Amino acid sequence: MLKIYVGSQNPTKIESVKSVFPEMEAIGIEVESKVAAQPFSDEETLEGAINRARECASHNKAYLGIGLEGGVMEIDDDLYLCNWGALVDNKENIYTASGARILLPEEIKRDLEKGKELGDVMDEFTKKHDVRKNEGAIGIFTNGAIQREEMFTHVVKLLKGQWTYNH
Ligand SMILES: O=P(O)(O)OP(=O)(O)OP(=O)(O)OC[C@H]1O[C@@H](n2cnc3c(O)ncnc32)[C@H](O)[C@@H]1O
Ligand SMILES: [Mg+2]
Repeated sequence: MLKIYVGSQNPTKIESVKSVFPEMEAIGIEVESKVAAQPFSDEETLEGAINRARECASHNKAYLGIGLEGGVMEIDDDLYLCNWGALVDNKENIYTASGARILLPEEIKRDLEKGKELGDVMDEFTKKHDVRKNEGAIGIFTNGAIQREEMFTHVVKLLKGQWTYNH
């Protein structure tokens, strides 16, 4: 089976790749995003996704590398949740796509501006444990309509589609 490396140990990210690439063996590995733990713009979030995908693709036996990165970005005075994905193939072609975005509540924005990470803020806010590995902020603030894994699944479908189009 061809191996696809995913630059994360977060189950929402690994499961999304498994569901879109059932014909490959998806393996989660720890890599560096080389951006802040909490990216604060589209550019920085995308850069993190590409860095993760590149490192995965350079991994021994990797057929494809995928990086998925969560962040936030500002429009005027509003803060939106944003997510980016990158796929790097064994010829070093890079494909990129982003996920759905939602407006974050004012109190979440205030906490992030103090330098906290969204994952920690969400656990405090919901009094739950590991929201980031489960429904995610997107699941909480859409009342479960779209969960983090489904949002990443959409991003990975966009990546696979672009890659197969060019392949
Ligand atoms: O182990 P990794 O792959 O790093 O997974 P992560 O959950 O930390 O996810 P990211 O680094 O991609 O996201 C950057 C930060 O934003 C947080 N985050 C992003 N989207 C989130 C969501 O939907 N729900 C909760 N936290 C989220 C995340 O916990 C981090 O603090
Ligand atoms: Mg992280």
